[in-house]
Amino acid sequence: MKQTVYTASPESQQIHVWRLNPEGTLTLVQVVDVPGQVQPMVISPDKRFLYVGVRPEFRVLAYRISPDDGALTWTAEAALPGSPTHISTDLQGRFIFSGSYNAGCVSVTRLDDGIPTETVEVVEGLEGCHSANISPDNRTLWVPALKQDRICLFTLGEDGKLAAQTPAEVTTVEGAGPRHMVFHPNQQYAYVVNELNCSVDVWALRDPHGNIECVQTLDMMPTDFTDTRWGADIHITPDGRHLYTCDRTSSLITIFSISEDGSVLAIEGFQPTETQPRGFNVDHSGKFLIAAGQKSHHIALYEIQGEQGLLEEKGRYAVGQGPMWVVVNAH
Ligand SMILES: O=C1O[C@H](COP(=O)(O)O)[C@@H](O)[C@H](O)[C@H]1O
Repeated sequence: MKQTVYTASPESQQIHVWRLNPEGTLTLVQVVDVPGQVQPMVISPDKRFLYVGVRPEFRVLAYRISPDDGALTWTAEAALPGSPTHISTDLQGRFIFSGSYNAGCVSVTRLDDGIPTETVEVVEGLEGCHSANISPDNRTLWVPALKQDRICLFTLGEDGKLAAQTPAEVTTVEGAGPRHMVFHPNQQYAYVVNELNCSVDVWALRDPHGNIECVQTLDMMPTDFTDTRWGADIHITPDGRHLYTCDRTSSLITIFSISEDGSVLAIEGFQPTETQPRGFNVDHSGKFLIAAGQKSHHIALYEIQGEQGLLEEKGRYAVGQGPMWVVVNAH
């Protein structure tokens, strides 16, 4: 398996393309100058395209991915209705979802053979909309609205329209600020990092009565932490054994183990990382984690070790200005 790491650095308007070597090093393949401040990124399910959200002219750009070395070639673009804070696709590669914190909306862009075309849906009134996440059955779009302490639930239609479900949302405790989320590979649980109180909620997707229910809430910070909480990202290993979150004030990654059935998290440790880690990701083998320091202008590569999933730093790399998003492709 070959793996390529893409990092987005909005202040220098660059994407860095890295080969991830099996021994735990990165080799620079390409630096792409992007026509705009590049922030969120996602790889198409068929691995042919990297989609990136840019500003101040709000667009999604599609770059074709070389199957040989992961290098990028600009291919197409489409306008977005608001500043893209987060982008993702459905699992069949038919639609791009863009969540906009500043515009308070989520939008759906149709993909035609991987090429972004027109906007087919915009749902407004989602204050602090911070991500859009399709469920493992490709049916439900989970959209955290950070400023409203709720996660809205929409059914994705064949035409890309979003229909509010019944119930239309689940709510967090007041002031939590739900931001990013991941699903367990067993498809039974979702884990949400809450930005403002730095907690992690475990959501059981369907209990025996068909309800979505919060079954655990954990503080992700060390017990002696007293500064402003500023959670950001969350990722899970492909085997569903380890979960990671990050906080930008302390520049810490919190390491969790996950129970066999996915229902219970336990903190295993804290890893100091690059300054102000806004984005990170885990590779497809579950062996490595790559974190971006928005203020250190470097990324760090860690090896995931042992039963606890602790992190050992293998190297750090300069990566333009203000890196804040990391995605990994396996090809
Ligand atoms: O994490 C955060 O994100 C929001 C939105 O970010 P943007 O890059 O889409 O403007 C930001 O305003 C907030 O302060 C920050 O904590």
